[in-house]
Amino acid sequence: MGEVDEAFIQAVEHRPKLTITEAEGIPLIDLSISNSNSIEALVEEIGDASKNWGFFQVINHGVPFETREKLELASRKFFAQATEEKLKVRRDEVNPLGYYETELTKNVRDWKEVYDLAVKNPTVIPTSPEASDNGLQELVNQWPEYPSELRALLLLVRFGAAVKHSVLYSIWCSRSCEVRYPIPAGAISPLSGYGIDQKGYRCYDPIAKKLRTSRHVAFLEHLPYYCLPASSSSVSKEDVLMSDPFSSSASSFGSDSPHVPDEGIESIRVSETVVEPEEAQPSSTLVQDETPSQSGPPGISDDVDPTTSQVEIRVAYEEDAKEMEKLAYKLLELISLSLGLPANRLSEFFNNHTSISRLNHYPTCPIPNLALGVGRHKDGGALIILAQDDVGGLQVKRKTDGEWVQVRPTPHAYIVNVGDIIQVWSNERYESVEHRVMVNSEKERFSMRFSFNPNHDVMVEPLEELITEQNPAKYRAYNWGKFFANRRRSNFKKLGVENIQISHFKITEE
Ligand SMILES: O=C(O)CCC(=O)C(=O)O
Ligand SMILES: [Fe+2]
Repeated sequence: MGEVDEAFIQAVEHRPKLTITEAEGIPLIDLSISNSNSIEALVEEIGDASKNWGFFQVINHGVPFETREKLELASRKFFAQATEEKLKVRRDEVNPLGYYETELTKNVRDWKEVYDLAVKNPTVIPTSPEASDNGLQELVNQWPEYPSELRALLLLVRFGAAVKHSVLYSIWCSRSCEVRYPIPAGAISPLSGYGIDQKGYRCYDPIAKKLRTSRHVAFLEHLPYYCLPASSSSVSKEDVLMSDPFSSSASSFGSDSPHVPDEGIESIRVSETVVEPEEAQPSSTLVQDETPSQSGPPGISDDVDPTTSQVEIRVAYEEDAKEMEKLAYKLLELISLSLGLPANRLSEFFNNHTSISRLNHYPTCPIPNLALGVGRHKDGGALIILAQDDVGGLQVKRKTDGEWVQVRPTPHAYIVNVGDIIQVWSNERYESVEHRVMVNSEKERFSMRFSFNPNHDVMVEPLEELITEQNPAKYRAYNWGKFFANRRRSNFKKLGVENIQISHFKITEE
């Protein structure tokens, strides 16, 4: 076992089998409505899957693939950072959002690191799980900061030092990163150039020693931009021009009217993603002629750069969260209909929802037979939507026989599961099913989980329409915000007891 901390070791009965028995997978549901796929048929499929599995995958869900891909790339970059950078946004007792690498599930440590973000920023939840405490707290997302070196650079730039190239760092952008390394001595401007005869900005990456053309560039608004004539193949320091690519004179490239630095260095604009790396041989001059960049899907196959940017992850996240929210409402309506309720029956619980997204990274593990990426658990929210990469590892406990079944990755699909809240609302017509994540020794894995959670003040209880004399309420009402605050808190203070569970509110039969 070498130097692996024993906190990761699962009890014998919970260790995963490394040979996975191929089994019938969870249902794959096409969300598109057509002549051959009526809404009634779809609702029935959703109902059956929720009842029999508690899990299903969806395709034709309406979320643009680029949105998900951008966030996945930003997530890879986030986790590829030095630990010291990630720890700067680590969650703590006050703010449970952010980076965390020592999570426990059922008191055993998970082989993973996570980055939690609230969909609504800020998100309001109770300050404490104590019933007597009426205090509320705002959860605020923690975004990666600019590295301090870059901050120093930005200040320098503001004070007009930008053209003293030898002291500069690059604001480099093919993957909208700020490069944190000193420019090699003698290299002339690493700053981005803007070409009118091609789509995109030209940026010199001093690490890869490549000139890149990209439209995926983070611009620091209110700062001067230094541009290079598009036609030149060799440019001297004096040719570097100051220009604002967003100003109306941007097309008249080479405008020498300087953009006056303004206050505020935090505000950033990101353009469309089109990445087209180009080889170049930088030496004492910057610009090599480039072939025009082509439109196309952003590539995520490039090596992940160990830098990340506040801008990139934030923009990618916020775009993705909007799409996830739309999909979550759609699924909620389908679930509502499948329970025989009006489509909007559950929406009122979500007008100020407390949904949380989690970016997961499961590094390769030397003891995949003894540890788990996430130990067996049920999800506490209402509906959970998960994007997994192509590595695989999620296992669902099959209701029919309790066997762990692998959820095989389906490109572009989302995995959906019914959480505890839907189990309670549906008075157990649907069940929140146990699942876990296996890790492996060869490939790291990434996933992104969106947990659709109601407003903090919602009292969760079986819906009255679903209660009858023969089928009385199986749960007492509980306050979602308090439940949530309890879960969040107990992640920090493990007292050797289990997290709060809906079973604590179960009405036991006499
Ligand atoms: O990464 C996965 O596949 C699932 C993670 C999960 O179940 C969770 O974070 O609750
Ligand atoms: Fe889960």
